[in-house]
Amino acid sequence: MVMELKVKNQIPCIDFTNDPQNLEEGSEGWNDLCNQVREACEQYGSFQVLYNKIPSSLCQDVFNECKGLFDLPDETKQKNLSPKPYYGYAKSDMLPFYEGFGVENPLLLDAVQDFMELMWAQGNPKFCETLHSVATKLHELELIVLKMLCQTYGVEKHFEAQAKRFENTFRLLKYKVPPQSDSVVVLGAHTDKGSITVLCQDGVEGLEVLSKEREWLQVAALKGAFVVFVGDSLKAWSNGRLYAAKHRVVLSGDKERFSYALFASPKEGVIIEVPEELVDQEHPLLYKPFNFMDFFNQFLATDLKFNENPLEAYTGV
Ligand SMILES: O=C(O)CCC(=O)C(=O)O
Ligand SMILES: [Fe+2]
Repeated sequence: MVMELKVKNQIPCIDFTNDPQNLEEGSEGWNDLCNQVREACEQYGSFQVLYNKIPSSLCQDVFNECKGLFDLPDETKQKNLSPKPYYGYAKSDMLPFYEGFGVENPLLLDAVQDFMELMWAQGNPKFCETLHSVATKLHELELIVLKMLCQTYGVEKHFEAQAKRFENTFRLLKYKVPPQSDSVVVLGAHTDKGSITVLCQDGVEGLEVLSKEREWLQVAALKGAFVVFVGDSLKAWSNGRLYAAKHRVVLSGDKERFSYALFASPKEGVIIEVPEELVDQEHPLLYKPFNFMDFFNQFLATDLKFNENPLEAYTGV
């Protein structure tokens, strides 16, 4: 049975918690969820998912701990560097209300520990454990979504190889309350450039997703829910079946907003190439093979970032 959980003017909300059996591959419930995930990713490029394998208390612990991180002195925060743009600490005059940290490879406890030791001389064992644990669980969710998509397209044989080509980055974000009382766009409209993003919100709303009808849909800050986004590179890999939705953050109240997300992106050197099973008469090849990091760097460094369809402009057939 396909359950219609879509509320008007909202991205779909898919319930993974109904029955534990539904997450058993091959069960009727699993197949039904696969279809819902595919439909959401094709039509909205995003969905909320109710998922109870990440305890709410653990999600909240990250929010509690990260306040102290954002309160550190600027010179300490700036030590969170990465050779890759947008993978480290970000704060700029262009985005005056936004601030973000990046923890690369958060599935490796040592990498999280290195980050903590950069920020605090003695490290921060509790935060380290919490962040690593949440990242590990968000990664499990990311892999479930990827597996479901591979299965519904009949390319499950590519799932393992595809997952191995991802690297994960954890980003912690804070949005300050703008002094103006009206709504302010604190993070501009963009598509995620990587493959899959799984995001956790702290209860303060503001995230909006642009529908295909060009209407901004507000994403409710639901408890126990995570937001999943399809990124440009997964859209390319699917030969355009999946949609990469623009999204932004708009603040209007008097509460600062925190969020964090696990971003899965193709590793350095990975070439995105549409599997031959996804090309046929009905679906002619839309994208030439391309090096993801080259696309990403070019996007950031050139006018490509102002293009409405950067992926198509860069590598469209
Ligand atoms: O903070 C949010 O809810 C959205 C963040 C986001 O879209 C991003 O970092 O790419
Ligand atoms: Fe995003």
